[in-house]
Amino acid sequence: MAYFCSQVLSTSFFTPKPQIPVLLSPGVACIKSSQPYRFLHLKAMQDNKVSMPTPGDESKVRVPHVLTVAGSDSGAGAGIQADLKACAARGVYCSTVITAVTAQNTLGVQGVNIVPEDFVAEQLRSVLSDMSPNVVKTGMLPSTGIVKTLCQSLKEFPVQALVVDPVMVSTSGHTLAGPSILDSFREELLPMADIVTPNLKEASALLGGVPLETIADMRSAAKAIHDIGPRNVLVKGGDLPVSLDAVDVFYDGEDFYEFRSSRIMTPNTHGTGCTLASTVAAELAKGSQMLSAVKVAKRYVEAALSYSKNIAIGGGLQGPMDHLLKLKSNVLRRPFDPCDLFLYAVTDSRMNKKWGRSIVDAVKAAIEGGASIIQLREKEVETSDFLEAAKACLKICRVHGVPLLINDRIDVALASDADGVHIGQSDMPAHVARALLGPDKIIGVSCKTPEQAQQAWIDGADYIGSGGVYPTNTKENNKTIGLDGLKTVCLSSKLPVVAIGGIGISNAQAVMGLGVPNLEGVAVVSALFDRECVLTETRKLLEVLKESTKIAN
Ligand SMILES: Nc1ncnc2c1ncn2[C@@H]1O[C@H](COP(=O)(O)OP(=O)(O)OP(=O)(O)O)[C@@H](O)[C@H]1O
Ligand SMILES: Cc1ncc(CO)c(N)n1
Ligand SMILES: [Mg+2]
Repeated sequence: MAYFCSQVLSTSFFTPKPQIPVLLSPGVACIKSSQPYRFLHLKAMQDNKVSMPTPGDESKVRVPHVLTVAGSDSGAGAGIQADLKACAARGVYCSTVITAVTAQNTLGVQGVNIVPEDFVAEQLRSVLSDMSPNVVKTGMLPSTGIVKTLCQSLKEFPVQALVVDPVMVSTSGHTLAGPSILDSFREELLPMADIVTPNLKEASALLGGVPLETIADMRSAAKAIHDIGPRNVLVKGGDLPVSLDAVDVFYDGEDFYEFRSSRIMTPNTHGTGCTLASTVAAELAKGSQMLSAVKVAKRYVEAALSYSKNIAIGGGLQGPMDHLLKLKSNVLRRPFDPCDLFLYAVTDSRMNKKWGRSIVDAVKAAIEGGASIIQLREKEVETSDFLEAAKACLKICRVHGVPLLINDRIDVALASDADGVHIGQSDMPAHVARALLGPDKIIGVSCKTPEQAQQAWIDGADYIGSGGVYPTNTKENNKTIGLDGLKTVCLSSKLPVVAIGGIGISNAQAVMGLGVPNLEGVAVVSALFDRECVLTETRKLLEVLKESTKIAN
């Protein structure tokens, strides 16, 4: 549902007075300040895009846009590079005005080259005069001249919100912006800011060097910095003693809020501050109110730190975090190979119960016996137990490089990060499953007819399960299509096919002997799991299948 605030009262944004967010109607926030009213226009989001038609062309969609004015970090954990990645991860467009080029790595800062003030001004003009960013976020502003230039540009081209990360000293102790800029920060930039996000050292510097060690100190500092003029202050606690949680203190001129997350024990914290401020900016650009933007940003930093906890980049003390690791975990996953369908083991909770084994033990034994792919088909377990079992099986499958699919339950596949799903004709359509699971997960569809097989292809399935080839007790009221039906489905599709239904040691060769090139293997339930020893049965079936390929060749 789209809501538009048609008007943005822009020129008078930058006032130093407190504000109270008031929700006027869904999606439209009004912030009370010393001027009449200021609108942060909130818009509906679809696929992380704000549907904001450009005037005169209703078919075009403007994406939320953050302009970052910051320094380049050659190590790419902080600065401009962190801002670009954080905005990308949050689905927001990010343009860049570079104020300095730094030579940095995980050991520290080896050099700084400041971009001439008039060239910073030229970059600002290029972006602001044409591209209408919603929000400006600042990072390293290495000279008073650059601070003044920025303030001048913002007066000429006002934006909806200004996020100031008052970068001063790198974690390694290198000065990125010296004390000479403090006056221009206090007098010009901070009074224009919607939020300022100092870490402990920066908060201390802004207040003339007061020591800050505790959360109570952070509160006093937030209040004192608020008096300088920014509408909101977030004092970040990344540098609190490591024994303490990572607590940030937010002050909006009226109330204090503590944002607390457990401290993630990792050396990869370089760039957390830039990332936090960029994410706040990104959320504001999408239309969030300040408090929600800060909340989301804090959660995102925590998640990104946690994903990057163990990555090893560089030999120094403080590594970068990887903002897009979650995306990459799918991209880097071994791609689906049709050969995976060769010996496809499908679990069954009733059979496991009957033989007194857990799902995990059943899966372990099947893998050890040579199963090339596993599907968890658990019709009778509670969702929470299913999820736990899926996670446990996934660990085993990953170690052995065997894909794990979930039958029917897309929610369980998503929650466990399984490799994909297998769905039937009466489940969610495959194209909807694809939209939910993304491009990298495996989707298999049960098909009995060429029409269904064609639809599976159109819907973006990766393989077809076709059967029942023979009568089976595993599935009630399941029509048997026989070897002829299987062959018809195979010949009607480009997709790889796995045969299913009543297949075991005695008939696997007959199935594989059909000799259609896209028939990749057999899927079995009872022949493995309704037996005393899953391991032995899987081994035997593997031998039969190998034998059938020798005969075929
Ligand atoms: N180890 C950690 N675990 C969880 N959160 C952390 C950790 N370290 C920092 N944070 C969080 O990261 C955000 C950035 O805070 P921090 O104090 O590190 O900023 P910073 O010093 O400006 O960072 P940098 O200069 O490296 O970019 C805050 O929300 C803080 O609570
Ligand atoms: C360029 C740049 N900006 C900001 C920081 C603070 O993390 C850094 N280390 N380098
Ligand atoms: Mg910082």
